[in-house]
Amino acid sequence: MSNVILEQVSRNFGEFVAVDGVNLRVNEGEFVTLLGPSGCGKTTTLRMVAGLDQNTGGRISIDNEVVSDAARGIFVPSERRRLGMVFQSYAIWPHMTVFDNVAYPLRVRRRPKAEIKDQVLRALRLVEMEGFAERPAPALSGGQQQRVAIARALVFEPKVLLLDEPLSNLDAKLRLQMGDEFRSIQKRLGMTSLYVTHDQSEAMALSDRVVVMDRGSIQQVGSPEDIYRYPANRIVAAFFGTPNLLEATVESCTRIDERRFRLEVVGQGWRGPCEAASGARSGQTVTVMVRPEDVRITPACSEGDADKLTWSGRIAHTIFRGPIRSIVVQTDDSRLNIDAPPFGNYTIGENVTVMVQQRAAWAVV
Ligand SMILES: Nc1ncnc2c1ncn2[C@@H]1O[C@H](COP(=O)(O)OP(=O)(O)OP(=O)(O)O)[C@@H](O)[C@H]1O
Repeated sequence: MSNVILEQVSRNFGEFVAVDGVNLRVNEGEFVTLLGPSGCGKTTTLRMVAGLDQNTGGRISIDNEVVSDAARGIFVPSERRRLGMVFQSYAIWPHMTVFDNVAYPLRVRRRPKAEIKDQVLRALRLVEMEGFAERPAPALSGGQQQRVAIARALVFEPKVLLLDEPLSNLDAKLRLQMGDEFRSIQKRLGMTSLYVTHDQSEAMALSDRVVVMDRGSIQQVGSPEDIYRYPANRIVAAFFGTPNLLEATVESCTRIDERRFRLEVVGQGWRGPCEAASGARSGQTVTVMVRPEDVRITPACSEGDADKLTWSGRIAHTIFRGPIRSIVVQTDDSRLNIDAPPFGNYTIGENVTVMVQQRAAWAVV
């Protein structure tokens, strides 16, 4: 097991900067996910770690050994980086059995026959596919094929596992199940893993840390909980779920602890307290993020209190979604998305008061 370190890593395609000065350290045994919209540079970053593409700037190390350094002209080819890879496009080979698919990386490395058999069966056991060794690969479900691809990546005990949207070909239910299984294999083996996805819920469910990228740059690195709760900027805030993002002006600011400040803010027709990672001066404009699941609806003119942001508005429409009901409340200057219990009594046109606790309202500058 080992670490992966990226220092000022860039990739230019002509004038276009696909990856721009990325600094990242993936610790031994850690599961880190690169997350971001299409074209933000996730795959290019992973391909540079894999040695399938070469960085035009900066340095990449695996297990504390430099594998690529643009300035010094160092480039260790992919096959010598001892990496396991599960890429969406790296499907398993249809003309081979499951056993032969998994054995392939060991045969290429000319390992003895007995060792190959042992290692393949061990890898298949890890993904709970040992009963399928002699099956032709096409006679497997999508999820089983995915497990074979993971077994093939694990079979030569790679230092690091790289995965690019490995679950994207599966249906939603299988994706969830395979993701959970993969995470438990990864934890059991303590493999250092770098994972690429554009699916925020997959990233949150699997990762120790998430790296949010946008237009070639890292926007934030943190635990899934931290990134969801305390986004560093508007881009990160907007990327997770469908938050309410509201413009407001700061009236006052006090420090709560070493991580958080309390801001009193005022918007058009609403006011109250929220929290922020940095201090702000009076009169400054901020964006306040409020997640739909943190908003409460009460009958109109309910007493606001000093620890809540409060709006008055009217129910514009509601959509039943099973576990929740989405409600849109029209206020003076905006429309608030609210996740409410599914079987409450909500009447279109009804005047309501909407409230959010101070700690659930997060301002980004
Ligand atoms: N070989 C190439 N030549 C020119 N531009 C490229 C090349 N490969 C990637 N790019 C560009 O670099 C940017 C980043 O691409 P990349 O594949 O890393 O994005 P991504 O975040 O993985 O997106 P997706 O989720 O759609 O796969 C894109 O704008 C892409 O068009």
